[in-house]
Amino acid sequence: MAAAISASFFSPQALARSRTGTPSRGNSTNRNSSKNANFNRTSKLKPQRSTYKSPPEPVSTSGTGGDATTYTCLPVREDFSLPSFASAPYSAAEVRLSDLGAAENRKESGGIRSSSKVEEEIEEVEEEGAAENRKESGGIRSSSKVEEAEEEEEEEEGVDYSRYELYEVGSDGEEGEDDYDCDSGDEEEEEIDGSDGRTYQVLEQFASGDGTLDDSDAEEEEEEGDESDSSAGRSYQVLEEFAGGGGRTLKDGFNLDENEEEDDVKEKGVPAVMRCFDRAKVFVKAGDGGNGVVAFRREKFVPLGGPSGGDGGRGGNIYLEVDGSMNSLLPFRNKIHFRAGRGSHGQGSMMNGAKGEDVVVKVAPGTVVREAGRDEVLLELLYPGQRALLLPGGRGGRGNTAFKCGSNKVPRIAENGEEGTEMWIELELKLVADVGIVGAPNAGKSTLLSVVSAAQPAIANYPFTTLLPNLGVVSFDYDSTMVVADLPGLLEGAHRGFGLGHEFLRHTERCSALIHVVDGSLPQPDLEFEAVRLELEMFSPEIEEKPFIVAYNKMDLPEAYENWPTFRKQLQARGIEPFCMSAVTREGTREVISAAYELLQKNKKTETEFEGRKDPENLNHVADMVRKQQRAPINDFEISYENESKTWHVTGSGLQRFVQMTNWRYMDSERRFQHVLEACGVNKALLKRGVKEGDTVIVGEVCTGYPATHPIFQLRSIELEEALCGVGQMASMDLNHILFAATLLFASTVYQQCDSPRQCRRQQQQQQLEVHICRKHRKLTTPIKESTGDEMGCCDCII
Ligand SMILES: Nc1nc2c(ncn2[C@@H]2O[C@H](COP(=O)(O)OP(=O)(O)OP(=O)(O)O)[C@@H](O)[C@H]2O)c(=O)[nH]1
Ligand SMILES: [Mg+2]
Repeated sequence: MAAAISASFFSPQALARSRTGTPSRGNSTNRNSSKNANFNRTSKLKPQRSTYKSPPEPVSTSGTGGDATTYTCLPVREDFSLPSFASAPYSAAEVRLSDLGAAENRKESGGIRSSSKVEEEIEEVEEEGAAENRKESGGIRSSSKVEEAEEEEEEEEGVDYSRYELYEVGSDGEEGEDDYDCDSGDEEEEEIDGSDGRTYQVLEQFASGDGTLDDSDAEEEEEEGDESDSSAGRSYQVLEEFAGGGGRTLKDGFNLDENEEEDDVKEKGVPAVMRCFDRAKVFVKAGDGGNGVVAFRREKFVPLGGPSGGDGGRGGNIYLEVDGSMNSLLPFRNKIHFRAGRGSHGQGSMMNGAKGEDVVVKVAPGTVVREAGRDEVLLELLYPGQRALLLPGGRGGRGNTAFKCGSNKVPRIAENGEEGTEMWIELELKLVADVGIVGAPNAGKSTLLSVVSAAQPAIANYPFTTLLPNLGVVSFDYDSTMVVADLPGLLEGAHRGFGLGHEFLRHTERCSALIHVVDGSLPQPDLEFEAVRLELEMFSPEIEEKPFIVAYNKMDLPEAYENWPTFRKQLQARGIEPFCMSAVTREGTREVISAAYELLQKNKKTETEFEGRKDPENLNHVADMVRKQQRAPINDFEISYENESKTWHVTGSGLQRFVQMTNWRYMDSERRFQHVLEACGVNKALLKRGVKEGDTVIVGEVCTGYPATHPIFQLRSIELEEALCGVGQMASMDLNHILFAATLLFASTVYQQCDSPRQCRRQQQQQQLEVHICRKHRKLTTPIKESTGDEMGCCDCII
């Protein structure tokens, strides 16, 4: 990346700038001081070079922390041009000695204090009589122990680890880090030998204020490392803990193998705040329906009041709504799970349950919604106030009142509520701006936005000041306004992932026009212009084709002034009429922005097409799709067979839903289940496919995550034999029928629906069903004693 940055047409001074904190829109307090200083210098604007005269050193000092910041172990990174990258992974490497109240230690080179300083500190600790802070065994190490450790550490070459205690990574399971490959197999102690390839962990702990050292985790442990890992070079891990006060724990690991370090950095990638600015992955779940209940009316003088169980309430819906006040998806860093409320269960006296609470997920204007892992766009939410029903809540289960019919006036059956649909969705924000400002880093894009609108983006004299896009509204008069987006700078190779620009280039997709700002103070501004155009083209030809105007900036500087005629001629030769301006003095900015507005007006047509989408688009089509899926017919199923386990899987969303809504606590449910299987043709289909004795039939969706979660009916040979003996007297039943009847009736195990493995175990219920043959109805059935007294009857005997 550093190689790409050092392309000749970027200001070398600007590139030499060191990291200075993480700039962001909201957090500019520290930067402002330096920013303002720069700005003031440049704002005098007699042709001068003051802006570039004093490139800050790319050293270990931090702009925000004064001169007291020192890197303890890590060499200073050279890709200083990406302040945000630098700050996130390496902030942990910084030790602010000023925080420790040890200002005298700042002067020490390499950032690590000498043993004498440690001794002084320890002496101070002892003098302060911080005995209560030093726990003899578990907590605080004694000074003698510290000294021993120091002696050993001094033997380590190159780095002074006088303040650390060493132990091998992996010796303590709690402290072990996955990043460090150290297969310590043997527990035997041996001396630390810095020359071998083993990995050590260096632990440093400070207590706040009094500097008490905690010994609890710092016991020296040495284990024999795996020699095979030594080729990777030694790894050290520094754990520095500042107890008390802020309770900040700094943790840093570094590996002497440079390649591994680079890999590590790559893995960390873009800082979360930037990643989450315009992308989010969110889990949404519609509310489950409430369960129906079995209840009977019992009143004085009404002995047989009949069924009165109410239905469960419908589950809450999930809505997506555009919130005009949001301009990023950052709020989803705090919360990504959205679950609508479940419907209440039904109650007696025919009381239906209440509906579950709806959940409205607010998104920024311009958010595109996809199902996770799929490219297909589900929704595009562009305008404030738009609301889309994403997932409808599950239907409430019916109570026993709903099952009352002429043939069954006393139904002892009720349904479970339907489960609400759940899904992971990916949100992507494409800012809805009319004009996008693009250009190389440090060209003056943010400065332009700040002078033409009320926006106050961070402005500073180093590349990648802008890490996240900024929006500003430019008002010409009451009727004519336009939204302008200032985007992070583009580097050569941005389309391949260099710099930051490509991360946010998609925000220009919705812009109708672009302003290309060129830094005129560079030696060859035309090359910069070409490079950025090329990047736009490489990223997306559509963006490259957008109408644009070129704004040649920094005309107040002599070199820019000198280069302007050449640049202008070159562009005119290509049919482009560039504008020149000085964003700082505001000269020419009005022309630039007016030209952009005119360009916008010309492209009104495109906007009108956009408008077309505003109104009649049905934003509830996702919910309609879900509903359609839920209403899938029950006789639409598939049968598959696993040879190894001799298992038949009957799958289908209608059937699955039916299984899920069956409440297995009621005996009538089983009967109904069997009837439904017969009616929807599962039985016939299974027989046709050749279901055999001993096979297992799983009805419902195949559960991949957990052990069996659906009703399983297994044929057992003994039971079947018994059944066959009994059925022998029933001449009208053919053997296949008996076989399959046995499949369903000799249910040996019923697993209920479950959401998690734990619940699954809890809910496992074994139901041993006895087999009985009803002579009257010539049926295999479960015994039902109550209806027929001592004699066994079948379900039809009840009616
Ligand atoms: N002399 C002079 N300096 C300018 C002008 N416009 C911007 N600058 C300076 O150039 C430096 C960079 O300005 P920014 O507006 O932060 O540049 P940018 O393109 O937004 O940079 P990134 O956000 O890092 O991509 C600042 O120090 C500005 O003060 C100008 O017209 N003349
Ligand atoms: Mg900027």
